[in-house]
Amino acid sequence: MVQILKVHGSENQFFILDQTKLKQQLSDEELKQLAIKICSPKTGLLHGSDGLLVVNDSKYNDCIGQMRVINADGSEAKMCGNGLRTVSRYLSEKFDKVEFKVETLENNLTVKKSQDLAEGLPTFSVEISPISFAKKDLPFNYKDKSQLIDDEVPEFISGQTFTAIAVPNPHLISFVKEVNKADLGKLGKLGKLLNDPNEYFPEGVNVSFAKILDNNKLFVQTYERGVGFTNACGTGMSATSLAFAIIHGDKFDYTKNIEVFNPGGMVQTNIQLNAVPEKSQIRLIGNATFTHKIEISENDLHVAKLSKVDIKITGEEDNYQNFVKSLNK
Ligand SMILES: N[C@@H](CCC[C@H](N)C(=O)O)C(=O)O
Repeated sequence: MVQILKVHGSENQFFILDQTKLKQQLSDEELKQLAIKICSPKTGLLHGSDGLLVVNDSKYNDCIGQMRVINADGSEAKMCGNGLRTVSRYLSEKFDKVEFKVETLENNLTVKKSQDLAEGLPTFSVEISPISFAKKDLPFNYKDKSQLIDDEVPEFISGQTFTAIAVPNPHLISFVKEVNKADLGKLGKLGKLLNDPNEYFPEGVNVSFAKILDNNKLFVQTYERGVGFTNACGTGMSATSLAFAIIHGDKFDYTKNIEVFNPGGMVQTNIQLNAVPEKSQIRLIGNATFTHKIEISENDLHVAKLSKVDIKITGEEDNYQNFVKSLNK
C-alpha cells in the first residue's frame, strides 16, 4: 500500500503523491488520468480537489525534491504557490530540514518553514519566481501590446483595467471596487472565455479580481486555468500583490508584508520591488495543512481505481478553521 495525502493551502485543495515511494512511477498519461479522476467532485476522493501535486526526486544536487502540478482537468501547470507550501512541508518532514530548495518546472525555488500564522498551523514561506510581463512568456496577443500593465481591454470587460504577469504560470489581474455576485459573474465569464480556445491567451490564463481593503490589505478571488473558481490561488495572490505594489504604490508599505484575504482564508506576501519590475522578489507565506492520509494500492494508482482506499482524518482542519474565525477582515 502507498500513502497519499489530502492537503490544502488557504483551502486550495490538493492530493500529494510521492512517486519516490512507488516501485514504478506513473507515466504522464497515468498521472493525467489519476488527476482527472481523483480531483473530480463526482468521481474523486473526499469531494475532489483542485489539483494533484506530484513529488519526484530532483535532478539537481541543491534541491531535495521536485514538484509537478497537474490541474484538475489533467493539464500541467508550471507552478502552484499554495501547493508548493504543502509540498515544502511534506519534504521538510521527510528530510527533517527547515530551509531548502525545490525543483519546479521552470525554476528551483527556495522554501522555508516560517513562524506559524496561528496555533497548530504549520506555515511555510516560498519563493515565487521568475517574474515576467513579456507577451511571449504569458503568452498573450492584444493589438500591438508587448505587455499589459493597468491597461484597458474593453474586449474583456469595459471600464476595468488589466495587468498580465507570468510567475511563471500566467495571470491576468484586475483591481475592482467590489467583488460581489455580479462581479463574480463577470469573472466567471471572462475566465471561461480566456480558457476556452481564444485569440488573446492561447494557453489560457488564471484570472483574478482584487479589491484593495486597506494599505497592504487585499482580497483576491481567482478563476483558475484548468480548474475554475478556487478558494485561493497562491501564484495569483503573489502576482496580484506585485501588481498592487506597482500600480497602487501609495497604498503599499514595502517594510511590511501584505495580507491577502481570499474565500478560503488569508496568506501573506512579501514584495521587494525593484526598479526593473521583473527583478522584484516575491515570497508567499501561509498555511500548509494536511487534512487526510489515504492508503491505496500502487496498482490501483496506475489505473486510477479509487474504490478500495483507507482514509484517516488528521484533525488539523480544526486548527485551520479556528485560524479563519480569528481573522480580522
Ligand atoms: N492554485 C495554484 C495554481 C495552479 C496552477 C494554475 N491553475 C495554472 O494552470 O497555472 C496556486 O496556488 O498557485
